[in-house]
Amino acid sequence: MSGDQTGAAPRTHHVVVIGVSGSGKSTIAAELAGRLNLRFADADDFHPPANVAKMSEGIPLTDEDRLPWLQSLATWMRERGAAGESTVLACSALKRSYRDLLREGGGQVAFLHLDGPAETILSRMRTRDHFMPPSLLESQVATLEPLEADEPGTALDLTLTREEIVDRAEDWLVGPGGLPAPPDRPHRGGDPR
Ligand SMILES: Nc1ncnc2c1ncn2[C@@H]1O[C@H](COP(=O)(O)OP(=O)(O)OP(=O)(O)O)[C@@H](O)[C@H]1O
Ligand SMILES: O=C(O)[C@H](O)[C@@H](O)[C@H](O)[C@H](O)CO
Repeated sequence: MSGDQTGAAPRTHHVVVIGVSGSGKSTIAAELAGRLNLRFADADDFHPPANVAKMSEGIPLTDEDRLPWLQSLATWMRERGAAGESTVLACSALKRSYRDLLREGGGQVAFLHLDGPAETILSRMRTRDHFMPPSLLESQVATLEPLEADEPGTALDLTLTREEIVDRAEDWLVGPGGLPAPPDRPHRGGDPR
């Protein structure tokens, strides 16, 4: 294996499960990381207390609020990559510019967007215990910029069961359109989508 241009360890993979609050990122990313035996992190745990306080009060974050948080996530990805570790990160990454910043961490990055109707998300948000109030869903949806054609990744239907979503995520990741296979896990090839 040869090194890449970023200084990160070669062929590390970073799967970033993205979407609005309540779309299922933490749930799906943790299950996927367990299944693929990759290191998991939840971007919620990287927010400075001021950001959490703001969201708890029902105030949407600004680009300025999010910048240091995104930088700390890119650093985490870079450090894991440099240690030869692949990762699964649950992170809203609502805008293209946020995702571009995360990709600066190096390695092979793929975004899995949990996408679906706001009504489903809202009903899930209302029944969980979390600092993020359901009232912020509207601003999350307004801020969201879906994956563009030149971004590495795919959208997944959040209305499916957890198992179905993780199955589809795994199929995409190891299939021909997904990430290059790591040396110890060859592509299955020819998987039905
Ligand atoms: N596929 C699913 N089917 C049914 N319920 C789900 C599914 N995925 C997640 N949930 C539930 O929906 C709620 C929201 O999920 P979760 O907290 O993982 O979302 P999130 O995107 O990480 O939210 P946030 O960004 O606000 O932390 C949780 O109660 C979770 O158990
Ligand atoms: O960019 C943002 O507005 C934030 O990251 C939110 O998306 C929350 O962190 C999360 O979704 C709530 O738990």
